[in-house]
Amino acid sequence: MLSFETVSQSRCFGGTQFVYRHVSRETSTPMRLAVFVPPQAKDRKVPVAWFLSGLTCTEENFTVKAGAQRVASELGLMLVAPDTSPRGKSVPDDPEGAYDFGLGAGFYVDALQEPWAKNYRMRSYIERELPKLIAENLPADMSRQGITGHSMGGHGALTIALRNPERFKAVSAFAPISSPMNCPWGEKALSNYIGPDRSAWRDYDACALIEGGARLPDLLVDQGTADSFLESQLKPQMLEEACARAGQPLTLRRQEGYDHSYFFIASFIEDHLRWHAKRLGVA
Ligand SMILES: N[C@@H](CCC(=O)N[C@@H](CS)C(=O)NCC(=O)O)C(=O)O
Repeated sequence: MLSFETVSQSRCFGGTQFVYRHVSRETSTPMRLAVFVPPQAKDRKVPVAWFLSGLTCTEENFTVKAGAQRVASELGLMLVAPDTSPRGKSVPDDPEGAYDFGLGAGFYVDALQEPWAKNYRMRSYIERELPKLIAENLPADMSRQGITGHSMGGHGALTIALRNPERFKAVSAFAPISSPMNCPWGEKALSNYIGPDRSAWRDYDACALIEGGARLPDLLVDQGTADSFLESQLKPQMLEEACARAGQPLTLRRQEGYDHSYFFIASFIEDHLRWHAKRLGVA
């Protein structure tokens, strides 16, 4: 059995905040992830809330900035925050070192193009490899999982859930990239990782998946109105229109004056965790 190596562990709200490292078969690299194990896990397996982070992030940003542990401890939720890309000297990066592609910008896809295809396998990492490792190594009730994320990670949460509706009982997002096929961040990532055939991009676009018939019981999305990426990259109206056309239930909350930062996430993470807990059968 492959196992996690503990990088650090700290007592937090009666539970424990861990950082783990393990060797990933999918990315062919060591990977780090942060896991908060709530106090309830002493007695029983606990439901799991995944948080997928955005561009430039590691497992650390959410863990140290969102302030999610207090509510997760109260609700008995395990929080899993993976890294956003493979890393290491042998892993190719954006040729110009740009922040929006390559390291810190895996976009939760399985790359098909060289030189990315060997390591950039974040879709299979999150969909297959990591859940298996979590189930084997931690007191997690894998029959009760929810997923959320921010920006690129919001796109990741929505698309992974839409492709795997049986796995997730609760889905939400903070300022997600609504349609990577229709914004500069997404077009750059998908053309490089997947290639020029835009029909192959649809699996990685929440709006296209909904248009193609994918459905979830409901969705919660928060979006700050003072987010500097709102018009150019995130385009929540595209998700709103796709959901309305398809009859996909969506609660989209435009949060007045909030920007794209973790101050926005910290302000609404409690609402999201309570949304998840309710759907994961937490009393
Ligand atoms: N201002 C950033 C743009 C990237 C960005 O805003 N990243 C968001 C996710 S898309 C984030 O969470 N950044 C890390 C943080 O705020 O801790 C940069 O130019 O590096």
